[in-house]
Amino acid sequence: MPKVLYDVSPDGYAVITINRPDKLNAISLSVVSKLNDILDHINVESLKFLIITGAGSRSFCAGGDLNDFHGEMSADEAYNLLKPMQEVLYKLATLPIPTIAWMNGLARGGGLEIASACDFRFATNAANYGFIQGQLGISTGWGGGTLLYERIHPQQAFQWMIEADVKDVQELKEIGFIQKIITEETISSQHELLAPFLNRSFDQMTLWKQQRLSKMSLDSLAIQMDNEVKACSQLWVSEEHKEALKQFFNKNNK
Ligand SMILES: CC[C@H](C(=O)O)C(=O)SCCNC(=O)CCNC(=O)[C@H](O)C(C)(C)COP(=O)(O)OP(=O)(O)OC[C@H]1O[C@@H](n2cnc3c(N)ncnc32)[C@H](O)[C@@H]1OP(=O)(O)O
Repeated sequence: MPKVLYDVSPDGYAVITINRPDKLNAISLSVVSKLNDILDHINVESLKFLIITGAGSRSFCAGGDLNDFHGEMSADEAYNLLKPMQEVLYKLATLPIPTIAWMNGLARGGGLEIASACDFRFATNAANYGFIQGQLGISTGWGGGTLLYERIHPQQAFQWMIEADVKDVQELKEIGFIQKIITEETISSQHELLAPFLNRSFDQMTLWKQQRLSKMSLDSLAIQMDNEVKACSQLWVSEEHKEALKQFFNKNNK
């Protein structure tokens, strides 16, 4: 089965589905490459908006696949490992049509970075969500921390980075990270949430996204996201990160 699905609805939107439910939709290096390819070739002229979601009902995305994103390496090697997904998130964040993260299940680490790259976040009340990189001895490594500062109040973003805690949808709504709570996982069963997006014209949606992007300094965004990858790369070689990975693999008997 393909690890990333791309479907276009006759209603004028597309859906990217991370399709690794047995691994809680963790982002492997091949998923990074496929996401990049989709975003490089997406025909935005024929779409009103784009949704990104995860397969199954347990997880939106559990972050980077720790089988790919781990191992003894230098900071430069860590940078080269992390950089491609940061480029994917920059492309997603600057796509010229509105984007929705349909958070059908839990999200951890880079999964929240993917959600932060989207303009809107709709999340199921049956899961929880955490920028947990701080617990792993690292910081966000795909530019999602920079993007979080674009989505919620800087004080809240700063606190979440440091606390690195897991939050439920109520708290996420309170801090403005999510815009809607989805009570079922299937996109097709939630017409009322998508109606405002479906009922607008292609030109309106493009215009509003242009207006949104005009409020962001895209050159500065690219530099800040790249600096974030560099910073994470420096932490990648820390003893704390090595220990955190060892605990994950011991727990999962890898
Ligand atoms: C790479 C950097 C990036 C960034 O910040 O830029 C990051 O995303 S760093 C953060 C990476 N993500 C994590 O650390 C989360 C790791 N996963 C977990 O802590 C747990 O899986 C959890 C809490 C999400 C769910 O725990 P639960 O006990 O309910 O499930 P399992 O742990 O048994 O997981 C089921 C199945 O999925 C595999 N899995 C889960 N997460 C990952 C992952 N990130 N990478 C690879 N594989 C993952 C897990 O190994 C199990 O597979 P199985 O074959 O059944 O053992």
